[in-house]
Amino acid sequence: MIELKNISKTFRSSKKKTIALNQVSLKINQGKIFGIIGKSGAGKSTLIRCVNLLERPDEGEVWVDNVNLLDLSEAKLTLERRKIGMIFQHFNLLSSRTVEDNIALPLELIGTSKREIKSRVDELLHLVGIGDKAKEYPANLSGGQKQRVAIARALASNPTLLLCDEATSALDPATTKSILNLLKEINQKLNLTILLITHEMEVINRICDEVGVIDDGILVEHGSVEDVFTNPKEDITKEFITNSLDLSLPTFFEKNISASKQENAATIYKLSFTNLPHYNSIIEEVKGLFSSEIELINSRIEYAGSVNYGTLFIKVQANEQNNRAIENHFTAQTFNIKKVGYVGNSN
Ligand SMILES: Nc1ncnc2c1ncn2[C@@H]1O[C@H](COP(=O)(O)OP(=O)(O)OP(=O)(O)O)[C@@H](O)[C@H]1O
Repeated sequence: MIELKNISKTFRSSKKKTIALNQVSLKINQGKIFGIIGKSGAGKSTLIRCVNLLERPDEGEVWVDNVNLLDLSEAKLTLERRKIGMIFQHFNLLSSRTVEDNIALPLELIGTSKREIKSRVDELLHLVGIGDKAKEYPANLSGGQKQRVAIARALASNPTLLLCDEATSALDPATTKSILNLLKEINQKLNLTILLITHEMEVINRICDEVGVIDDGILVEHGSVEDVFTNPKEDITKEFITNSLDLSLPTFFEKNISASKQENAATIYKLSFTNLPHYNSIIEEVKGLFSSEIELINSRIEYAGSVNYGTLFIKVQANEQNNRAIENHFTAQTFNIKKVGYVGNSN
């Protein structure tokens, strides 16, 4: 089990002081995948680096399998760190070593015999699905293959915890999916605990059991992925959820939209929601109530476990009074509604 207790970290230079982490506490049970999401500069890297003490917190405790790493001597810390593997956004492979020699490196450093290294490396190459790449150099591999090598290297010393620092941020969507699938597979096969940091809700949704949202060095919200999607408490969490849908206004409307209302213009709204199984019937109800012309112009609905969340653009042909009533009605039904602009009646 991993437990962080009241971790704080401040960076100081002659000119300024940055509080990167402020009293962060979290617990991760063995075999779980915990994702930390936050914007750029929120403190994600500092937090994950505090878990293996690449960064030493100013305050707090870092418990890994019932040992507070901050209490250990350098020699003991080196031993405990073998239980913690880490992978990075840019893979950090040694370009002068072949794939098999990259994977072998941590085992060479702890004096494992050549025979043992050979058999462990073969096992790892197959586990991560690159059995045919043993003799290649990193320069001849795709990004996804490089990350597989990095995962194999991180697993070489049989860690109980894997730290993933934006591990899929440099990969295209299809490769991201395959690396996330691999992480999930390894998590299940080896009962490996995974702590990852990301700025993409899709990563959280796809493989995490639990999520923590970090903002300005503070862990503002955490819980099971399903609970947080069902009932996001913080605006930043709602923003991550709806932005993850990456839905934009169709080009035709984007070109014709204006910020000021001309006579008879229709209003374009962006609606978003989480956990509304009957979102469709709510829209139908609003149409009926206001006898307005409400046209759905783009939508995307996804699921986190059994919880749906979505973003929709609608075009409403109504007078100002009815527009306001429609806005109020959607808000009362827990939609988030934002006016995007106006388009002429002919559009
Ligand atoms: N070594 C350092 N010296 C000074 N300030 C630092 C240092 N490392 C991080 N910071 C500052 O601490 C804050 C948190 O940084 P951190 O890298 O943890 O954020 P992040 O969420 O990982 O951001 P990103 O997604 O952009 O990598 C930022 O304001 C950053 O500028």
